[in-house]
Amino acid sequence: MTTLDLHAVHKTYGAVTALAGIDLQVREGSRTAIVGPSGSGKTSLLRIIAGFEAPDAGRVVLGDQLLADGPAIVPAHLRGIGYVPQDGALFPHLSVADNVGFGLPRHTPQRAQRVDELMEMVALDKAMLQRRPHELSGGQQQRVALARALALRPRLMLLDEPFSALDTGLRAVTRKAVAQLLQSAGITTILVTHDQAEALSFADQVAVMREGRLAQVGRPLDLYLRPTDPATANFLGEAVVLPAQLSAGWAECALGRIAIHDAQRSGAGQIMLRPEQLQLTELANEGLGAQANACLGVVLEADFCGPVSELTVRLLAHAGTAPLLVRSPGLHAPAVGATVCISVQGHAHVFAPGA
Ligand SMILES: Nc1ncnc2c1ncn2[C@@H]1O[C@H](COP(=O)(O)OP(=O)(O)OP(=O)(O)O)[C@@H](O)[C@H]1O
Repeated sequence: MTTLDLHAVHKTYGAVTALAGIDLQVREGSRTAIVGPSGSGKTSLLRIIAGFEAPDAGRVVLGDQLLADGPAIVPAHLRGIGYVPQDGALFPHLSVADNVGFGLPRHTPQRAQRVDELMEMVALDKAMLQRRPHELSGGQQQRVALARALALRPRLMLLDEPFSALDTGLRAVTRKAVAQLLQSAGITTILVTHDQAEALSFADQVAVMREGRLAQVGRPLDLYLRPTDPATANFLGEAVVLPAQLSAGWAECALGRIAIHDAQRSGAGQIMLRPEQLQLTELANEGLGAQANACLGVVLEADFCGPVSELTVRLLAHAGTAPLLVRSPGLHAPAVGATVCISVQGHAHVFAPGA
């Protein structure tokens, strides 16, 4: 069942086209992440869904309620939509209790009870209720903002880069906790983020925006392994894109012969592999003669990133091919200058003609 349905949504600001016709469906109880480069229209789209802005044209439907039909809109406060902005936007002069309970009826016994429930939902200790926002950590402030948005039992939750101010460790922990919380509460959620890994791990549907349009919408794994074009491929992570000759389920390329899923494709094409599909075996010099094939390379650069090392490898037999990015286990990666044999795991993705 579809909860949110956007149809041909357009928005311009003066001469700038922020949204150039957005169609998007979000299923009830699901989590959608909207990613895209800066200025691609993510926040404009979220603000139109929230009701803070009106589209110039197009429709926004939530459940069976028409929220926007061009510039005619239902006001934000009547939509039943929760919104958590980037900085949490807590009221600095109010206590945690008053922030969380802000939208609830005052002076009722149920208010304090509901605030307690919400604190429990977002895993915050009730001892914090009388603190002010500046007496909390960044992650705790985000949880208070989430509790405040949950207080009114929203039909839809909008999260606008809510984790971006948190450091890496806290960010991952908070993201996971928020995803679990929203999932167990069955709340349909849309997250806007710059962070590809965050989008892929948080959502069950990812929408990639580019220049006011949706370049691709789908399940995280499908988008990662089968992006529609090289730009989308690169946006969702590092990609190795190579020209290839295709025939009968194989691609002949600078890395040799690689399996592809589409047995019908033939002729010239472009293939994509993710760096973790390439495996390196370090060769001793005397092994070179026996291993002489298209997949020999030399390590030009090695960046140690902890669990993995990112290596740049130049193919020996294809000086014209741009150096490849390969990920190797961090503690056992070949050193700069090492000669390596490159083997490919799994299938290559073939871009559609003209992508
Ligand atoms: N109120 C406004 N007035 C004029 N132009 C605007 C306004 N809001 C957004 N824009 C323009 O619309 C385009 C889309 O902006 P938007 O903020 O939606 O992008 P974004 O993808 O959220 O970017 P970022 O990731 O940097 O936040 C940009 O070119 C931006 O400059």
